[in-house]
Amino acid sequence: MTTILDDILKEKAKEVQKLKDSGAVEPASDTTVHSLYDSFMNSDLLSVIGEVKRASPSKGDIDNQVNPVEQAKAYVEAGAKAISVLTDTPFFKGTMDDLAQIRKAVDVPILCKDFIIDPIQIRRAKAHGADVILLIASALPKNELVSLYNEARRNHLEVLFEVHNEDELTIALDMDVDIIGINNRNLKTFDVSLDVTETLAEKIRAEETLVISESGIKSKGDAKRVTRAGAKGILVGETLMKSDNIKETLEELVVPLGSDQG
Ligand SMILES: O=C(O)c1ccccc1NCC(=O)[C@H](O)[C@H](O)COP(=O)(O)O
Repeated sequence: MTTILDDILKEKAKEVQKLKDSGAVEPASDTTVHSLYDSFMNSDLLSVIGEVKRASPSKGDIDNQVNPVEQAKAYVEAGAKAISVLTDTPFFKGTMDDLAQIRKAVDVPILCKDFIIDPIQIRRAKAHGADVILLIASALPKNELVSLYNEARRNHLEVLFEVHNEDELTIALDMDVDIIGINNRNLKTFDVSLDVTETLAEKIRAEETLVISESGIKSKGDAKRVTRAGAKGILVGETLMKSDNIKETLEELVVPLGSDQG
């Protein structure tokens, strides 16, 4: 049975071919780096990555009318330490232009949230102002993940290496990646459970590896739960996109690390 991830990857292969045929990606001239790793590892509070997410395969339209720049600025003003921009168009209704516009408006690390399968997408992300790219362990064989990881690092980009189960975590640990995203959402079934962070985070050496819990985080209780499990950061999309008061919602999520208070 094909899954939505298979469908997304099939579309990505077409997109990559078009990009190569167009010869459109220029080398990035700006070498400024905003380090997500340094920022999050040096904080005593849980760091939030606020995600600009118009739509998703699991939820359909979330906010089609959003102004991505205003949304990102509101996140940063409310205390987000980084921004994630969904740049995939067919399934998430995002664009690379969203990323470029947001880059001009905020001074925090920006994650290009896309389905990377080819080095040309890495160079495009860099050229549009990204500091971090996503690599999804379940999307590619290990040798391709290693090669894309090295390509990103050569382009002075950090990598959020996303895992959802123990086999994928083993790959991340073998590769000695700096930033592991534990996705609470199963990309095949769309089931979401914070148990995933609790199960996997304890197997990661948190002193040197930054752990980010992704998806399904809605409340202060959720934030405290993944913090106790070892996450130093959270990636939050839908909850912030649907919030009527971004400041209040985001402030609730910024709980102290290493304590049960907050
Ligand atoms: O969100 C989806 O439906 C989805 C489906 C297939 C692949 C990826 C998907 N989401 C990407 C993400 O990782 C989330 O946008 C991100 O973790 C934030 O999740 P949430 O806070 O639950 O919106």
